[in-house]
Amino acid sequence: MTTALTPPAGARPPVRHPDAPAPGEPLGSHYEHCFGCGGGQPHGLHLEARAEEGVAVTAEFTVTADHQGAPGLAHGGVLATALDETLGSLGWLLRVIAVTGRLETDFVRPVPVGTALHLSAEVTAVHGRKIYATATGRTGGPDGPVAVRADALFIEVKVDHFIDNGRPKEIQAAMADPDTQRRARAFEVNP
Ligand SMILES: CCCCCCCCCCCCCC(=O)SCCNC(=O)CCNC(=O)[C@H](O)C(C)(C)COP(=O)(O)OP(=O)(O)OC[C@H]1O[C@@H](n2cnc3c(N)ncnc32)[C@H](O)[C@@H]1OP(=O)(O)O
Repeated sequence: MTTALTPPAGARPPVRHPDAPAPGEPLGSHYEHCFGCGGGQPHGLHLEARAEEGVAVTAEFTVTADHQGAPGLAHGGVLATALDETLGSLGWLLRVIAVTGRLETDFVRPVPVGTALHLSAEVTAVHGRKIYATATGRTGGPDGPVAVRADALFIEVKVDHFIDNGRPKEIQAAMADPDTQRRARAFEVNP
């Protein structure tokens, strides 16, 4: 792990927001067209995450033929995306919006097409706007061998990060999303 991913002195343990979804509750998708979790992406990962105890989540996604790098094997970037998406969903338990600043990934075993990847992620520390987190992806079940793992640094941002930088067409459509849960995850995050 690089020094940038080691929580500094003064970092604190994460605090689960009182309104965080209960353990076992599905988190749903934060955006219909998200490549990681959106139902509106035909070739996306359709990753489904749920809250766990503490500031932790679990998630699954099944590697399809659309996700190949080498013949019959998942592309490493797709596996990194699955880790990134799972880690990104931790923000909903803290009730902050955060984006990935750094993602350090270990690819431990090849992952064949057809594999269900069982992911788990947790926040390990928070320091100001910096959120330190770690994730693993296992094959063959939640207790199976580790195929991929990652350490990450997320940076808390305000909703302006998206409004100022995103293409207006998609921003406006997301703000008008009739799915109140999804709108809340994107735009109405409590301090
Ligand atoms: C519209 C829909 C909304 C959807 C909402 C849900 C979104 C969920 C999406 C889920 C999808 C999955 C998730 C995704 O894929 S999120 C998509 C991928 N990520 C991005 O696009 C982020 C692009 N980067 C940025 O916008 C900026 O660089 C950010 C905002 C990250 C920081 O720029 P900002 O100007 O704000 O802050 P700062 O520069 O003062 O830095 C602050 C502190 O952080 C430290 N630092 C910063 N970067 C790094 C780094 N790389 N390594 C190590 N450290 C780093 C820095 O040293 C400083 O530390 P300190 O000096 O205080 O100690």
